[in-house]
Amino acid sequence: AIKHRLWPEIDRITLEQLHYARLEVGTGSWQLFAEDGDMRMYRREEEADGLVVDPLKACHVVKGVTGHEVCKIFFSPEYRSGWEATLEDMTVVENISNDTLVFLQTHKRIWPASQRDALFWSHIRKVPDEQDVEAQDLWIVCNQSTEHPEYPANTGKCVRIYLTVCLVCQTLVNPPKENEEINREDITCKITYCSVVNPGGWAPAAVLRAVYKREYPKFLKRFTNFCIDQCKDKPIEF
Ligand SMILES: O=S(=O)(CCO)c1ccc(-c2ccc(C3CCCC3)c([C@@H]3C[C@@H]3c3ccccn3)c2)cc1
Repeated sequence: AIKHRLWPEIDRITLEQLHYARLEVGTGSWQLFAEDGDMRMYRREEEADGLVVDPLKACHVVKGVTGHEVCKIFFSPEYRSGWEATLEDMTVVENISNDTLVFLQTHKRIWPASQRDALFWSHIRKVPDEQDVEAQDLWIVCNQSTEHPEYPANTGKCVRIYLTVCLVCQTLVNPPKENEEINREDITCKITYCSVVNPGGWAPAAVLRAVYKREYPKFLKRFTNFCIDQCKDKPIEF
């Protein structure tokens, strides 16, 4: 198949983000800022030309769903309005392939910051886990801001944000008894969510950090609950 002009970038950034997600939080100056059950949220306080661009890393363990199911829900446009509470509008502006889309999203205005939009490619991929042969394969979704001639930044009401996001999922199977088939009680999904969001235009550091502190835990909790709900009555998809 012919590869898209973005393919080298998509491949490079997806693999870079996979490596970054798999680094233990022990390394580097990660600061735990939220905990909820098995969910741990870490951030690093970083600024780029006076703008808060705090990298975020969230680790979560969710029972009853596979990494493939979680990544598919995160990647697919048809589910997004069900879990992305801050979404105001979403368009797929380019269908690069069945595993790569380009999205234009406008997010609800979070007072007092002005409204934001994001234009990004999104790529889903299964990655053989060469380190741990027992474990199932890993699944990753990588979202990376990109340009598009028809959707220039900051021409309308929205300030364009710049994001790099990855969701890396590993499925763990608790082997059932002899010749019993695997059911959802036997599966667990280890989730790592990483994001770096440059808010684009200026927003007060204290305001942004308060938004991040409030919104990210809500977002991951809502997303994972949505996945459990979506999958519970369906056959397991490994
Ligand atoms: O994981 S994704 O790719 C899922 C696809 O939708 C994604 C996640 C988060 C964002 C996002 C966009 C704007 C803003 C802010 C910046 C200034 C004012 C609004 C934020 C801030 C961090 C807070 C936030 C965090 C989580 C959810 C919503 N809000 C986040 C975009 C995409």
